[in-house]
Amino acid sequence: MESSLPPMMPARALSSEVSIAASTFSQTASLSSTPPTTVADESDAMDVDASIEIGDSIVASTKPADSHHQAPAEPQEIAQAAPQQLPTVQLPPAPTPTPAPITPSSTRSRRNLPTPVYNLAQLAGTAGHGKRRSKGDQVSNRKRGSAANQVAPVANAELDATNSTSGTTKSDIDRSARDQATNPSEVSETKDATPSKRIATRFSRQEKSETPTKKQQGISKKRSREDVENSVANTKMSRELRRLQDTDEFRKIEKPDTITTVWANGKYVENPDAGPSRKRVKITPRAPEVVAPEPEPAPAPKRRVKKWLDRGLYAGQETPNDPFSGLSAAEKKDLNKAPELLSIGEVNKTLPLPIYSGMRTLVQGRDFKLPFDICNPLPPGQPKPDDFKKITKNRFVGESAAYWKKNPHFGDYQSKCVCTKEDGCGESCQNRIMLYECDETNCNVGPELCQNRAFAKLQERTKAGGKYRVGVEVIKTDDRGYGIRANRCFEPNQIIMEYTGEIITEEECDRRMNEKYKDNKCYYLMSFDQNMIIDATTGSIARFVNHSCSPNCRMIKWIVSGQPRMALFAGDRPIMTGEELTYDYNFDPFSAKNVQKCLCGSPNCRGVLGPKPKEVKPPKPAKNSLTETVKKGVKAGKRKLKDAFDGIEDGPAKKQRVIKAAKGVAKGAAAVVKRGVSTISAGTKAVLGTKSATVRKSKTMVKTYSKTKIPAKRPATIRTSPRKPTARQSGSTIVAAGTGDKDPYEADSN
Ligand SMILES: C[S@@+](CC[C@H](N)C(=O)[O-])C[C@H]1O[C@@H](n2cnc3c(N)ncnc32)[C@H](O)[C@@H]1O
Repeated sequence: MESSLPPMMPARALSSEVSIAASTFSQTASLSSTPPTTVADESDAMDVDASIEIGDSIVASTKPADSHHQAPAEPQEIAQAAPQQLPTVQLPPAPTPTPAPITPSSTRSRRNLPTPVYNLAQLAGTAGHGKRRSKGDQVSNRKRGSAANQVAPVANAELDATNSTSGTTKSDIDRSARDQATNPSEVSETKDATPSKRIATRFSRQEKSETPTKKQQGISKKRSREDVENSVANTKMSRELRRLQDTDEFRKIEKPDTITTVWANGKYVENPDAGPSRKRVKITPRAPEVVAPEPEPAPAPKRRVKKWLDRGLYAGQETPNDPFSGLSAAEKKDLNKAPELLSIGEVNKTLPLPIYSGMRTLVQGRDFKLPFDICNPLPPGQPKPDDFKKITKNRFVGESAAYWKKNPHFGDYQSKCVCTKEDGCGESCQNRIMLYECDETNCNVGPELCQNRAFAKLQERTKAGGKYRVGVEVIKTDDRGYGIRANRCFEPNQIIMEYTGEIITEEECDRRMNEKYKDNKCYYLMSFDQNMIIDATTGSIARFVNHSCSPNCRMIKWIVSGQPRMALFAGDRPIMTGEELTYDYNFDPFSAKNVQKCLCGSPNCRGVLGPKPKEVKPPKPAKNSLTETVKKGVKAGKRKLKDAFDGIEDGPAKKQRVIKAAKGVAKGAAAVVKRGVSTISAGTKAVLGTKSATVRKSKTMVKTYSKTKIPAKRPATIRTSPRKPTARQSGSTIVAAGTGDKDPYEADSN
C-alpha cells in the first residue's frame, strides 16, 4: 500500500487549492476572524490555510454526507482524488519539506473559493499544541502519545473519518498523523531528518506541519529524570528544561543542605514535633516542611497614660528658708504666683534638694559658666614670678604689733550684733556695717545662719585646697607684668582672696624704701590702718592683682577677731571664670615722675595709674547725699537697736518692715564704709549703742574719707622718698609702686 503512494505525497499530497477548498469548514471556527483588507492579505491568508489544512481536506473528501465539507463547485475533483488515496493514505514517516506537486485542483477558479480567514492559532504558532480539553470535546477522551494509541494509519483514518461525521475536527486527524510518527522505528528517522535545533513554529509553518515535533512524536513511555537529562545533552531540550539551565540542580552541583530553624512565640524551637530540646534540628529541603506553630496572640498592650510634669523639678519640697524674707510687696506678689509655691498637698521628697538653695536659684536666677579648670585650664609651663615669698597670714614686723595693741579695735569688735536668725547677719548686721566679721564672740545668730563670716569661709575654702576652691591663679599679661585671673565664678561681693604681707610702721616703710627696695622697680606697699602699711613683697599672690579704672573687685580691710585683714572682694557684679581680677589702686604716686601709663583698656580709663580725679566722681544728688544716706542707715540702726533693747514686741509684719528699711540703707552705708575702709576710726561700733554718738561718728567717717582720700597737692619731696601713709588714707591705696623712670616689667624678666 505504501508503494502505491507517490513518493512525497502525504503531507503535500493534496494541493493547496484542495486544502483551501477543504478549509471551508475551518471557517466555521474562524468566522469571527478579521477578513483581509487587501489582495496580499488574502493570498497570505490562503497560504496559511493551505499549509495546514491537509487533514481537513482528506476528511472533507470522505464525508459526502456532510454538506459543509463538500466543495460545491467541484465535487467530482474530490471524488476523483478521494477514491485513489483513501485506502492508501499514510502520513509520511519523515516529513521532509518538499515542494508540493501541482494537482489539477490547483487550477480551480478562485471565484469559487470561500472567503479566506485568518487562523489565529496558526498565526500565533500554537496550532500544534492541540486543542484544549473542554466540555464535550472528544479529544479529552484520548490518551496522547500512548502506545495503545498507535493504531494503523488506515484504521485511524477510518476512525477519524467516522468521527468527522460526529464532530471530529481536522486537528484530530492531524494528531493521528503525529501519533503515527511516534513509532520508534520512525523516530530515529525523524531524528536524522530533523535538525536538532528547534525552529520557531511561527516562522516555519511549512516544516511544522510536515515535521513532527518532539511533542508530536509522542514519546510513548513516561520519561524518567535520567532520560530527560540525557536527552537534554543530545536533543533539543524542552522549554521547561531550558529554564532550569541556570540552576545548580541542572548542572549537578551539590550544595549543603539548608538548615531551617523554626521560631515560635519569639523562641527558637529546636524540634517542633518532639517538643523543646537543646539540640538543633537539621531539616533537609526534602523533609516535610515544618510549620511553626501559630504564635499565641499577644495580649493587647495596656494604654499608658502619659504623665506630664506640671510644676518645677523641686515642686512640693520643703523650703529651708522663708523665700519671702527681705522681699518687697511686689516681689512677694510675684513670688506668690510661682507654681512651686502653690500648695499641692503631699510633699514630694523623691528628688533631693540641690546643695545650695534651689528655690533661690529658681526665683532669682543666676548666670553660670563651667569651672575654668574644666573648660580652659592654663597650659603647663607658665612663667613664675621671681623673688616671691608667700605667706598666708599677716605678720607684724618691728614696732607695728606694739602700736596695734594700743588700738581700741580689740574691744570694739566684741560687741554682739542684734541680728535674728531670719536676718542671718545680712545687709543690716551692725558688724557687717562696721566691717567687723562675725565670730562666736560677736554674733547673735550663730555660724549656721550667719552670712557675715567671709574670712572664715575663705579659710575653709583654701584649707580644703584645689584650684577650683582657691579660685585664682597667676597669669602673665602681655603688657602689665603678672596678673591674677579667676578660675571659677564669684558672686557679687564674695570674698576672693586675702591680701597678706608684713604689717610695718611708717618708719619701717621709709627704711625699706630707701634701703631694701631702693633698686626695686616694683613695690607692693599698701596703706593699711593706724599708720600701718602692708608690705606684700613677702605675702600672698593678691599682690599681683593689677589696676583697672573699671575694676571687677574691691580691696577692703576688715577687722577679724580684732585684727585688721585686707582681702579682695568681688564687685557689684558677678565675676565669671577666666576674668582677670582688678581693683582700683587709687594710686598715690607721690611724684609726677612716678606716674605710670594705665593699660587697663577700659572705656573710662583715666590714662594713668593715679588717684581718681575729682571730676570723675558723679555729682551727688541732694536728696541722696552721702550724709543723708548715712543718716538713714543710722536711723535704721537706731530703730533696730531700740527694738532689740525694748524687746521684740511687734509682730513679724512690723519686724519685716523694719528690716527691709534697714536693708536698703545698710547697702548704702556699707558701700560708704567700703570706700573708706581705713578711715573707720576706732570706737565706731562702740558708739552704736548711743544715738547721738552714732550719728556724729558716722559723719566724721565720711568727712574724713572725702577730705583725705585724694590729696589735692603732693609735696615735692615725695619724689625721691615715699610719702608716709597716714591713718586717713584709704586702705586700698597703693602707696608706692615703682620709681617710674624704670620699666617695672624688666625686673620681672630678670
Ligand atoms: C602691685 S603691682 C601688680 C602686679 C604686677 N603686674 C607684677 O607683675 O608684679 C602694681 C604694678 O603693676 C603694674 N600695673 C598694674 N596695673 C597696671 C595697669 N592697669 N596699667 C599699667 N601697669 C599696671 C604697674 O607697674 C604697677 O606699678
